[in-house]
Amino acid sequence: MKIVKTRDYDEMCDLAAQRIIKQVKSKSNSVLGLATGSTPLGVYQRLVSDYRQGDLSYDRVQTFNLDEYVGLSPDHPNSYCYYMRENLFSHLDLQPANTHLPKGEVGEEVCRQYEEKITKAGGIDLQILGLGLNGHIGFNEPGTSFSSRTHVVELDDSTRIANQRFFNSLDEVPTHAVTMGIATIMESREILLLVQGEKKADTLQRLLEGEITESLPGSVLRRHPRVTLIADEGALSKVETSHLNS
Ligand SMILES: N[C@@H]1[C@@H](O)[C@H](O)[C@@H](COP(=O)(O)O)O[C@@H]1O
Repeated sequence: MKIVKTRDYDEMCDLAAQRIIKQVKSKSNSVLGLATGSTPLGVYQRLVSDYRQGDLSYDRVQTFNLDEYVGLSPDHPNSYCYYMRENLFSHLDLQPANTHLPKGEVGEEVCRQYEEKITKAGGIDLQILGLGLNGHIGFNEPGTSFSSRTHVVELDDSTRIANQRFFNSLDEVPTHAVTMGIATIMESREILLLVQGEKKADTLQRLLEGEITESLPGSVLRRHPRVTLIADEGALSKVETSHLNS
């Protein structure tokens, strides 16, 4: 894993946005895997400002999001569909038919169709990932099999509490979500893992220095041949310096 340590959140977002822009410039029909949460917000803002300069078109780009809550309609302000529309999709010249999120519904068929769409698009060229406090990627909670594909998950209490900040109360946070599986994520040709802030320092230290284990889903990324971790000083504060230079 290539590790890039940044001074702060802004620098992390600058580097991540540059990597995505480079991807779309070099392949106009790129397939991007996208994440939600607080971490990628600054990256999306930079993509939008860059797009407004007028040099780059996303007309042929396809996007696949990692996950969606079960039970929230696409117009619900806390659905990931709404988040993506507000923060990215409506600001670029992406074709609506080329932006995909898993349907927030329980059912094997829904999950199978999502996998098929990714395959039909030719697979994901560049997947953006954040990291949950408990080490989850997408919504693959600790204990999820490394061979999992797109599936419905019951969210951990800790994840619902962590995401409560976006809702009025804990009761409103959905109990289930649909997420790309770990095997699905690992099939991406390249992965950009973004981690910000001291509160994730312990998780990131375990991810980089601990065992590769299903108890910490993000640790699987050490088996992927092309992962770049971009993290700020706070997030990397507990990682051995020798590790950073290797
Ligand atoms: N499902 C999302 C993940 O895709 C995201 O990476 C993670 C971290 O979120 P944040 O960036 O807000 O810390 O939690 C959420 O639950």
